[in-house]
Amino acid sequence: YYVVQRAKHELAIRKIGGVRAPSLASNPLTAASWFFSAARAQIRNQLLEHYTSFYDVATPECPDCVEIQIMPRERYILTRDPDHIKAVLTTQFSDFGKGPRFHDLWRPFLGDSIFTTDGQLWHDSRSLIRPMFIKDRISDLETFEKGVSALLNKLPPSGQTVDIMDVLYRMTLDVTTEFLLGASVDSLSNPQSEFARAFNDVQRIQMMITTVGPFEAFLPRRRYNQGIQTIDRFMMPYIEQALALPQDELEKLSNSDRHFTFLHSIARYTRDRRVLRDQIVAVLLAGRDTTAATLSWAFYELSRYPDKFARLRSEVIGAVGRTRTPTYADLKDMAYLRHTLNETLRLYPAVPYNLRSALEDTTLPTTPGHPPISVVKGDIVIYSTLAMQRRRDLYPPASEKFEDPALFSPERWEGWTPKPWQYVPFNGGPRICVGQNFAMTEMAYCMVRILQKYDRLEYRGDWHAQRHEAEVVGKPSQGVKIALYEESTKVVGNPVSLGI
Ligand code: HEM
Repeated sequence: YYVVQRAKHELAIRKIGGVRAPSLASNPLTAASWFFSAARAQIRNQLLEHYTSFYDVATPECPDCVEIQIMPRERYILTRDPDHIKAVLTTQFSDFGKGPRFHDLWRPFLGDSIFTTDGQLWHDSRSLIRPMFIKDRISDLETFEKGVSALLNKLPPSGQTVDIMDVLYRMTLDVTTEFLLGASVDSLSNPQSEFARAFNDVQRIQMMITTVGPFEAFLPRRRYNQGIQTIDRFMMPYIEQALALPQDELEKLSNSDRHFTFLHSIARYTRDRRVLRDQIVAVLLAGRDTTAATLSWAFYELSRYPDKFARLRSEVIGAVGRTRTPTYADLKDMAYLRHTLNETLRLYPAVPYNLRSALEDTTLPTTPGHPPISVVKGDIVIYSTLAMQRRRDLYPPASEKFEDPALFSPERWEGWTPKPWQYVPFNGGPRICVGQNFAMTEMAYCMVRILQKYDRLEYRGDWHAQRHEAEVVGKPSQGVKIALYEESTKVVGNPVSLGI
């Protein structure tokens, strides 16, 4: 059976007219050892180094793409090539999708939502969701103010250590639930919130289910199922409330900014409880950890560079002073703040590894003059924006104007624009992050409010222990322990410089 299936797959590769990518493993035995070493690297938070080392076997014709064949019809193509990312996300969009396997694995958690579907189902979800992300909705900053002021109240007195990552994760959960349902889970005040714990548990187990691939059936599901029940129990009363409103009431609400939520917005178009629940959980998943992790990395990097922190603060104070709440226009006008967030997302794109399944037989390009890589329907393409954005060869040589690309330097954005598809933290093409503007506004708002209050930052963690922990979202493995100083208090100690 194995030999026949393998021969069929081989034939399909030839029929497409291309070649295989350089091979990391070509049978179940070598592939198993590869899986084992990847799992070990992930547990040790060394996945980026491991992923980058794969390309040691690459060839000059195909320098940034390799493959692993596990079973005859189970092939993974791994890439950090911007042309491949472009092909998968836009130029050959219809050839690739989340695929049936991803859909089935994630269905208990995210149902048939925007995240798990392709084709018409995905398109319908996107149309349903998009109206809530137009500028007019996002420029209402009240929800962000509520979340950030609760966060500021939770920070300890000036100079005391806090894990800012922990409070940022709680704040973004509160802000996102407020935006979606009109009611915050209030995890800043109640860190042991049952919902927050269930949501974290389900995400962690879901990631494990996805990572272990063919062995997922052996994972226990009790905690996972219980977590999903807790999430649904929390959500259903809000959904029932929205459904109890007559259509004209919903339309009336949509014209007033206050009290109109994402749930109201989608309840105007569907009365299906399951659809409402699935889309809300999907957007919560997409919007919560991504912004919290990016803000955490931003504070981590700023704590290493007091001069950059001071420059950012002086931009903030110059624009809005020490107390005034910023407007949407204020946030858009702060260039150094934008460069700081761009630079953070360059070094730490929030979704570091992603995948697409081939929905048709297709190809991926190699260097000009060489045959393309054949991709057979069902093959999985794993692409890493993290590994791609860390490739030195995609940047200009380091100079006085352009800092070494391995280092954090918002200044580089003053005279440099990345080439298309070489910087895609929000992906691109038809499935580009629908919450990009929401995310940039929320993160900018949060940074401004914190920097208005504090004028110095000191890292209190262990520089050497900090690593990039890659689950669905990449976050600092050790949290981000810092001390924030209000004006007029003194700093102790000196930050150390160390690259990750
Ligand atoms: C730093 C912040 C964020 C980053 C870096 C980010 C990045 C991404 C990426 C890479 C994708 C593509 C995933 C895929 O197709 O496999 C995505 C999709 C998505 N994001 Fe974001 N995201 C961020 C924040 C947000 C926020 C705040 C929201 C909503 C409140 C959001 C909502 C979504 C949704 C709904 C999708 C699915 C789009 C689709 O499939 O059509 N994201 N995001």
